[in-house]
Order: sequence, then structure tokens, then C-alpha cells
Amino acid sequence: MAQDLVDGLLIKARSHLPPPSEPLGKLSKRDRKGVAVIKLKNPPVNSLSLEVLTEFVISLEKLENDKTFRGVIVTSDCPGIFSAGLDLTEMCGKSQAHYAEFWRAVQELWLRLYLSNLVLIAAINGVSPAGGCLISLTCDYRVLADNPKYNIGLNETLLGVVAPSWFKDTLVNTVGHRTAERALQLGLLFPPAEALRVGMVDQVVPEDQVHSTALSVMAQWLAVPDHARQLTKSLMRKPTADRLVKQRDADIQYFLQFVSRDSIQKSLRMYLDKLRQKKG
Ligand SMILES: CCCCCCCC/C=C\C=C\CC(=O)SCCNC(=O)CCNC(=O)[C@H](O)C(C)(C)COP(=O)(O)OP(=O)(O)OC[C@H]1O[C@@H](n2cnc3c(N)ncnc32)[C@H](O)[C@@H]1OP(=O)(O)O
Repeated sequence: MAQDLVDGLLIKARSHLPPPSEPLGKLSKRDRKGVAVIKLKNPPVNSLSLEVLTEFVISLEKLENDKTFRGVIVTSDCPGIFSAGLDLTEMCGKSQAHYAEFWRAVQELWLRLYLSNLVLIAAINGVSPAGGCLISLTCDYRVLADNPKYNIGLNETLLGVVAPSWFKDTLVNTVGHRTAERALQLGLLFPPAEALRVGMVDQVVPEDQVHSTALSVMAQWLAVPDHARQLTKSLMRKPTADRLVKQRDADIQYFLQFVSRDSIQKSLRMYLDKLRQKKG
């Protein structure tokens, strides 16, 4: 059975954890076939807070260091939402030190995911804007559930902010320069059929088949000898990652200057207010 391949690893935000005695990321070693599942669980929208980013990195590191694991399926435990992207409250009204710590954590997760030796398959079972889309773009393969609500893309410009160069590079490496340029400037969020057409995802399948499809794809990728696949992945991705590695501190300084501007703070606050008012 396909499900027998899977091991569970749940990433939760501390505030939603039950008793403090439970570890944050649960890594069970029951699996024999080397595939783990990382399920993002930070209700209500799986926003990527500093805590979630940190926990994600720790979980990945554990899996990388545990040689029984060769692949990870990245998916969501929040119905209808893969991830709402970076937690906007981490970028509003906080100190410079907080912004710097937050941005370093965003960089760290991107680098870990993008250069991972593991096979990463995104099982995208919900809407996936901005940072949520970025996570899926770092994976080796993307399976998206066929639901017209499940838009995916880098919509930063619609918030009045700019996708940093390494977000842009990740998109360009996936969909090509022209599609990326148009998508980034317009902040396009693609519905499934469009996302497939432009190459933002590799497969669109009925919602109840996302997980089983991700498992089948995983089996195909794991049939390739690890050393050859890993070196090839590195050849393809390292030049892009190195551009950030060489200037991580400068990138943090850009972010600090950018996010601290009154105009950017105002844009982010207005966007958050709009989200909050949607309900009432
Ligand atoms: C020159 C170069 C300089 C380089 C500088 C670089 C600068 C880069 C700066 C920023 C980069 C940002 C990347 C990002 O990822 S920004 C995040 C973008 N995300 C979005 O636009 C998604 C926003 N959310 C939604 O559209 C919806 O919430 C959705 C995910 C579709 C879910 O909808 P629904 O189920 O209806 O839920 P609600 O909208 O009611 O939301 C529930 C509560 O969650 C709050 N929320 C939603 N998204 C976020 C978020 N990303 N961060 C924090 N909080 C979020 C929302 O406000 C609701 O809160 P409350 O219950 O208090 O009302």
C-alpha cells in the first residue's frame, strides 16, 4: 500500500501545541522506506511565523541527518490552505532586531529547502500565495489539487512589497523569464489549470488524489541513485543559492531598510486590515 511508505512529521506553532512536554516537531522512525511527510500546521492559515520557519528548518535538518530518509512530501494540515505565506504580523511594527532575525530565518529555510539532498515533493492541498508558493517552488516537483480556489503565485506587488531577488530567481528557474516577469509585476495568483499551463506546478489532480500522486511521483524520483540525482540537483541550483549565500547580510540590510519605510509599513498594515475586515 502506498500509505505504508509514509512517515509523519508535523510542524506546529508553539501556541497551538498541546502540553509543553510534547516535542515541537514529531519525528517518528516507524518508516522503513525513507519517505517523511512534513505537514504544516499553524492555524488558521499556515502563515510562516518566525517560530514556524525555525521549526521547519530544524525538522529538515533532522531528516537530512537521518540517513533512513531519502524523500519528503511537504503538505498542509490546514483545510484549503497550503500556506498564506510569510506572517505579515512579523513584518509590522516590530523592532529592527526582530526584522533581522525574521529575515535570516526566511533565508535559512529557503536555502535548506532549495539545496536539500532529499527529494522534496510539494502536495499542494490549498491556496498558496507568496511565501507559500515559494516553499512549493523550492521542491523538486509540485502536485496541485484541482480546486478553482487554490490559487498559487508570488503576489507580493499586490501588497505593495517586492519579491526579493532570490524569490524571483526561484520563479524564473521554474517558469522561465518572461512568464516570471509578467507574474511578478502583476502579482498574479494562478488557478490550477493556468498554473499547470505556465509550468508553476507539474501536475494538477483531483483533490483526493494529491497525496497518492505525490507518493507515486516520489517513487519515480527515488528510483534514481541518490548520489547522481543529488549532484545534478546541486549543479542546477547551487549557482542561484550562492548568489544569496555570498550576500546574506547585505540582503538582510536591504530588507531592514525596505520594511522599515513608513510607506511599506502603511501598505502592510492596510493589507492586514483588509484581510481582517473581510469577515466583518
Ligand atoms: C529592493 C528589494 C528589496 C527587497 C525587500 C524584500 C521585501 C519582501 C517583503 C515581503 C515579502 C512577503 C512575502 C509574503 O509571503 S507576504 C504574505 C502574502 N500572503 C498573502 O497575500 C495571503 C493573505 N491571506 C489571504 O489571502 C487569506 O487569508 C487566505 C490565505 C486566502 C485565507 O483566506 P480565509 O480562509 O478567508 O482566511 P482569512 O483571510 O479570514 O484569514 C484568517 C486570519 O489569518 C490572518 N492572515 C491571513 N494571511 C496572513 C498572513 N500572511 N500573515 C498573517 N496573518 C494572516 C487574517 O488576517 C485573519 O486574521 P484574523 O482572524 O485576526 O482576522
